[in-house]
Amino acid sequence: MMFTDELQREAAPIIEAIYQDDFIQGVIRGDIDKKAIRHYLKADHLYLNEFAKIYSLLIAKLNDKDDIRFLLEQIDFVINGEVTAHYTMADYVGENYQDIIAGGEWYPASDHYIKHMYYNAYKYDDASFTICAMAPCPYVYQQLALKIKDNHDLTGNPLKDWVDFYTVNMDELMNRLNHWVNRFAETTTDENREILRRNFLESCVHERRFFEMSYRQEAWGIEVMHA
Ligand SMILES: Cc1ncc(CN)c(N)n1
Repeated sequence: MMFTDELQREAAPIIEAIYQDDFIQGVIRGDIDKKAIRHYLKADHLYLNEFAKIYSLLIAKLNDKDDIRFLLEQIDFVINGEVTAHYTMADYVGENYQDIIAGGEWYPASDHYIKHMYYNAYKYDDASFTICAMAPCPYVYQQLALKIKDNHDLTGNPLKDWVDFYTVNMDELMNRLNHWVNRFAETTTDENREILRRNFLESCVHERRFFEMSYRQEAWGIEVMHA
């Protein structure tokens, strides 16, 4: 069994818990509170910006041109492609997307998640540590979307396109990320493998907390000062 197969097996109960939580169940029913979706969009557009920037930090750690080209494509996908999924949600809310995301912040759970990725990007030379912290981003959404598709017919559901978005185009990305991590895991120490494992599983928990944060519209409760 490859190292990333073990990680994915360990992540399965966390993904099942996310699936059962209020946010995804509300998406499945197609009646989730619009305020939860608004909060999600406010947080997620900032999260994706940082995600793209962290990819750019990884480019500096890679040498192979093909690997670099792949990360450049991923940056484009995160910045220009994934906004399509956000537009589906904005339509559901019934407001202009730019109006929704204005004034968003790194709310508590997303703040913790973003800093988890940055910490690994700055602490370790090898990209695998950061990749393990980032991989749950595509992986958890792909698994949730496939699970929803397997169990529900979303015809007529206003959030169907959001789910559909994450059922496609994720395999190549996951294969590439898994390949990088497995190559490093084969030759590194047990101690490093444990860090990789924690990074991956902690980010799966971060994914859960991000949805929970959105559902409950958690914020810092600190007034924003404008200059
Ligand atoms: C927090 C979060 N995690 C994952 C995804 C899917 N790329 C996302 N848009 N936002």
